Amino acid sequence: MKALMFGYDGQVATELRRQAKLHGVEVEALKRSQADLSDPSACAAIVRNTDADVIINAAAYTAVDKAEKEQRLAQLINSDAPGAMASAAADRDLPFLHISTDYVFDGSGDVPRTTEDQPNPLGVYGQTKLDGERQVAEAGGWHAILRTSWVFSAHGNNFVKTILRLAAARDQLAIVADQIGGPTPAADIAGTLITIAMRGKQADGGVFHYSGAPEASWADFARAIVLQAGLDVQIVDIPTDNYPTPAPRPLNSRLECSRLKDTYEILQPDWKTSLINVLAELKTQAPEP
Ligand SMILES: NC(=O)C1=CN([C@@H]2O[C@H](COP(=O)(O)OP(=O)(O)OC[C@H]3O[C@@H](n4cnc5c(N)ncnc54)[C@H](OP(=O)(O)O)[C@@H]3O)[C@@H](O)[C@H]2O)C=CC1
Ligand SMILES: Cc1cn([C@H]2C[C@H](O)[C@@H](COP(=O)(O)OP(=O)(O)O[C@H]3O[C@@H](C)C(=O)[C@@H](O)[C@H]3O)O2)c(=O)[nH]c1=O
Ligand SMILES: [Mg+2]
Repeated sequence: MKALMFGYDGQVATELRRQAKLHGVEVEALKRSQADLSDPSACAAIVRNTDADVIINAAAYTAVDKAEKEQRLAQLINSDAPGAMASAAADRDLPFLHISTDYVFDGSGDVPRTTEDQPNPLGVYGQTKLDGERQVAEAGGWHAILRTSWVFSAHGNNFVKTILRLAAARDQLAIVADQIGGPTPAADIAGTLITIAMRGKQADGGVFHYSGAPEASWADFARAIVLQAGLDVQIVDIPTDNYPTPAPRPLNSRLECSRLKDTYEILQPDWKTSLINVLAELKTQAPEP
């Protein structure tokens, strides 16, 4: 089986390239220089001409705060390009796999959000991701939209790397403790996408939730990171109000993941185990320039 993937160096794209071989899946991964999602019709043309059996979109505009000032660009990359790619995939009868986010929800309540719950994004990133979901669904072909949260890995930008960087320079970090969610290893997202791709149209598509367990606050996550990394840094719990950001984040980022289990027998990954692996991998990397 061959997959055409948009995205090359991102967290999920990197893990997917690594794992595909083990599953006998050939992946043609497109860098930004080969497929720029700010040009939706060019991306659709690539899908129209592909010899792949499945399309995976692992590229996105993920700078949550910056998106508040770059709404048009975020809309092109997160909404219009996936919509155009999914339309072309539908015309070719190719399954289209897409990734979305907990930030489509407004964070109200304190129980995990189901795939039936009504999204209501708080910021531009979440709005553009939700519009991308809508456009992918309305394209009318077989699709799977995997909503995940708080992605981490040894590659790209993520909270683990942010905390390690800050911890190197300080002995105390103030981290929000009232936003609760599920840190999710990029490696497990990649594995899940490969499983979905391999089942293809035999299984039900639609929206699925997938996040790591157990639930944690960002402060809990930061504490686990410094503890596992053996750093002597104190994590101080603060309320969201004490950490103002251009884009508001949801307080309740919990995702209810049973639909993925019922459809694909995929369980929520244990983020604490993966954190150990990611920290070990980071240690082996050469320091970034
Ligand atoms: N990161 C997270 O915490 C979460 C992510 N998600 C979703 O998961 C998916 C994967 O995210 P993740 O792997 O973390 O993302 P990253 O931010 O690690 O990577 C994003 C990728 O998209 C590429 N990209 C950005 N703009 C363009 C463009 N104009 N044209 C082509 N490629 C572009 C980047 O390329 P380049 O390297 O050239 O910049 C990069 O490879 C996304 O859909 C995201 O919304 C969902 C929940 C949480
Ligand atoms: C660096 C830092 C962050 N924080 C808070 C801010 C925020 O509420 C939380 C996480 O910060 P970040 O900005 O790293 O996370 P953020 O970029 O909002 O992460 C999100 O990215 C997008 C792409 C998603 O889809 C989401 O699932 C989620 O992973 O931690 C602190 O409280 N103290 C700090 O020193
Ligand atoms: Mg970020």
